[in-house]
Formats: sequence, C-alpha cells, structure tokens
Amino acid sequence: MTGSDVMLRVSGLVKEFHGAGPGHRAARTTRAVDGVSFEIRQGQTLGLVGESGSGKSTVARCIVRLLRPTSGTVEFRGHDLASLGKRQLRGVRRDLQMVFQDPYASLDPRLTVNEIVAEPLRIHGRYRRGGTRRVRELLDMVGLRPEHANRYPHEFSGGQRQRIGIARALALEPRLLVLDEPVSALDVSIQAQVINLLRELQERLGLTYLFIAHDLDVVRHISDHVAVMRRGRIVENTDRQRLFDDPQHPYTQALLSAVPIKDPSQRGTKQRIVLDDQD
Ligand SMILES: Nc1ncnc2c1ncn2[C@@H]1O[C@H](COP(=O)(O)OP(=O)(O)OP(=O)(O)O)[C@@H](O)[C@H]1O
Repeated sequence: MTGSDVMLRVSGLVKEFHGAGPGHRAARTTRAVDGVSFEIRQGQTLGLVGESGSGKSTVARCIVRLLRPTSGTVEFRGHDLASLGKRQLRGVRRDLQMVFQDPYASLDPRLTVNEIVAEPLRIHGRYRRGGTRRVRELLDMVGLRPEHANRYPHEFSGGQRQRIGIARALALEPRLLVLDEPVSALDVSIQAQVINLLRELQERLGLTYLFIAHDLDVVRHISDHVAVMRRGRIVENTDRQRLFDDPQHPYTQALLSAVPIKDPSQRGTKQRIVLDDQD
C-alpha cells in the first residue's frame, strides 16, 4: 500500500520496559512490542487482536505518544511523529484521539457530561465560540439527549458512559480514533450498539479506526483488515474475509476456535491459548 491515502503507517515499532518484575530481584527488560508494522488507509478500520499481554495497548500508547517507542516509526498522514516539534505535535494530537476501555475510569467523576465533552474544546481554545452548540451536537451524534449534559458519569450505564467517551474523543474533529478495547467492559447486547454507533460515525465523518480487542468476534463486524498479535509481534495481517474464512497462522486458528466468554466479569479468566514455541 503506497500513496497519500495511508492515514497511519507503523514501521518496525519496538517498545521495551525496564524494571524489576514481580518476583525478580534483578532489573529486567520486557520487550512488549517487538517489531510491529502495519498501515491503515483513510476511512478504513484495522482490527488489532490478541490475548491479554500481547502488546496491543502498548502499540496504541506509542501511536498517540503516551509512550515513546524504543525504536521504529509512527507516521501519521505522512509525518513521522518523532520528528515533529511541540507545536506541530499538538496539531497532530487533535487529529488523533484515543478511546479507552474503561469509561468508568477514564471519565472524571467530578465533572458533568457537558464539562467532560467541552474539556478538549477549552484546552484547544475552541470553546468560547460556539462551544455550547458543539457539545449539544456531539451528544446528539452519539445518541445522548441534551438534558444529559448536566448529569455526572455515575448516573449513566456502561454503554452510555462509553458514548460520552466517544463524544469527547470526537470534539476536535479527529481523523483517526485509536479505540483500545472500547467495548470489552460492556455486555454483549450493548457491545453491538456501541459498535453500530462507531460504524455510523465512521461513515458520516470519514473516520479511520485502529480498533483493539482481545476477542475476534468483536472486530468481525467493523474491521476491513485484521492483524493478530502474539507476544509483541503481528503473526497475521489480512483482510477480514480471509482471516475469518481461511486463517493461516495456528494462533489465529486457535483464537477463532476458542469459545468466547460472554460474561464481561469472566473475561479476565478466558483460557490462554497454548501453542508450541515454533508457531
Ligand atoms: N508500563 C509498563 N511497565 C512495564 N511493563 C509493562 C508496562 N506496560 C505494559 N507492560 C508489559 O508489556 C506487555 C504487553 O502489555 P500490553 O498492556 O500492551 O498488552 P495488551 O495486549 O494490551 O494486554 P491487555 O489487554 O491485558 O492490556 C505485558 O507483558 C505487560 O506486563
């Protein structure tokens, strides 16, 4: 894939963490991401899937610069993020927003919905002119009512809270959303509603998504391509149809045949997929 329609290009990304791990006296290095490369075209969705600890969140955090990569590059609309100055990076950060897994943790409980959604507008000096109208428009876009604006996060269900998180992420009219397990904490019926909302928003606003999940089922209906991650590496990256119809890597095959656990409270206990080290 070449040309200007590539929104995000990640090349040879490596991220190591240094420090003593639990039960280790000596300092040790964890290579959480070990040479990851992929591209996402404008308006498309790449599903990034792998079990817990495979490095998905670390990739996401490197992309939005919450973490500095050990090596490798992240290019957004042709610009290498590491080479940008402070001001340019601030501009890019507007176009590149993240939605987190846990809306309970990521929304400030002391702020009203109005304040939460308005915050990015205030930070970027866009609130004074038309901010109130913009917040109302954003709430409407995600299926919330105007009267929700004066309520606090605890007054909402999990699905509604994720809608608030999405409204906030959309406030600055981004081009790319990095969605890190955006529906993993939600019941299955609510997951479908939020995924449908994300699809509608993508079509309406021409958004590009990196959609992270540990469950292949979740990305099935939203991804154009799916990349499967295992132990810091991408073991398979292909278009959605091929991945589900004809998975090539034994790990992908194992993920596809694993019984999905629908109860969110049991997700952490999902069986680990054990493969030979050669795989
Ligand atoms: N700040 C950190 N310091 C040290 N090690 C870390 C840090 N963040 C992540 N790791 C380690 O990096 C590896 C990958 O973690 P990461 O959170 O990226 O995986 P993941 O696939 O997103 O899993 P999960 O869905 O459970 O978050 C794990 O071994 C994790 O313990």
